[in-house]
Amino acid sequence: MADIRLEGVGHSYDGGRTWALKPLTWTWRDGRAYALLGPSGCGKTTLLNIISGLLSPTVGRIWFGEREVTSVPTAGRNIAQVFQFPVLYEEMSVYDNLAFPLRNRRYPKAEVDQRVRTVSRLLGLDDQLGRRSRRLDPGRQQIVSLGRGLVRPEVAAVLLDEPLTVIDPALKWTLRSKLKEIHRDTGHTLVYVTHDQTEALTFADEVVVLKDGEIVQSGTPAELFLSPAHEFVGHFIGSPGMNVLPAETADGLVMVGEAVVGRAVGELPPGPVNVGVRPEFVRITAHDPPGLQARITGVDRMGAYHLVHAEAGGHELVAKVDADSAYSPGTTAFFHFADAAFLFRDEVRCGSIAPLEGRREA
Ligand SMILES: Nc1ncnc2c1ncn2[C@@H]1O[C@H](COP(=O)(O)OP(=O)(O)OP(=O)(O)O)[C@@H](O)[C@H]1O
Repeated sequence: MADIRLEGVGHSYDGGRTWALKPLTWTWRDGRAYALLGPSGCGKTTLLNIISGLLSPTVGRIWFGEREVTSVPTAGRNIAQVFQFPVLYEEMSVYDNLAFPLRNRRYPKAEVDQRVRTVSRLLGLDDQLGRRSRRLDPGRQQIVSLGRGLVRPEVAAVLLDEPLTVIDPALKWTLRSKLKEIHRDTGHTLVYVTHDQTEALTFADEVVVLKDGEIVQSGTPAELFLSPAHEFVGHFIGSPGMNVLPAETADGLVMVGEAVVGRAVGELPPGPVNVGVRPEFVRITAHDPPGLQARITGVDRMGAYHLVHAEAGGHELVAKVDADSAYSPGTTAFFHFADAAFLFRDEVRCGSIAPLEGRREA
């Protein structure tokens, strides 16, 4: 197959007043498993429907390899799409539903049978093949829809729009790993839309984060966690999300209120910035500044770790610490941000924070 390239593609549903998808240039690389992650209304479905041809973009051009498909209808794009709710022929058997996309394209009978049985085995449908689809519960029907999307070996891409919404939570995990297995087997390009970070991070080679119709960052799950390029990525990925504290930079130092929390790394003119640091990278000491002095407001004991909540200068922050640590609400402590702490201006990352070598006081 081939890469799918979007060139200045954008969409407005109201004649250009607002953009559901702001014009963007982006390549979906052949054979990769992508998660398209973002909150409700950020433009995920719009983007997916533009790739499949269900929606014609207001601006821009779409290429499948060297072939421009901007005005090619869905049927001519060779895309498989799986929606949030089951789409199947209710009067047909499960076997016939799975076979339909192959028979429709005149695959030889033996290959139809072999593909149907492979997909059915992977999705746990073997004992359902003879049943009429109408008789299945909605979760099973959705698994059949998933199978219909995955059964064809030669597709430009498989697009999945929140396909596990109606599936029982206990089954979701199994199905996600089956999807990965099928992906390895077929080498399809997969684009999997979700607003659930766990789903995105466990499924994808690459996660593309969409916000207000714009891609704000893409990368491996580890990159998004360790190196957020946008405040939104820091909030949306991770549990709890990244701490964000207003700060100033002056003379190469980063100040949160009166406290110097580190050295600014990056070409930063003085002025307001936000410090972003994940709870996992906040260290707490009882004394020994530099660090931000904060009052501990609560401790959540989560079993494997504790979440220490604190307040400094009217701002809340959280640290994720070992379960054997003992911090008490009402006491004060120093919170340090020297590891994996970043600076953001206008929500976009503009620098990072380094430790103050040799400096002992705030
Ligand atoms: N047919 C339509 N007509 C007008 N506006 C629309 C239409 N479809 C979507 N929108 C608007 O475009 C924006 C993006 O919607 P879209 O469905 O692409 O987002 P999404 O991220 O898929 O959301 P969800 O997760 O809720 O499905 C939203 O503001 C939505 O209200």
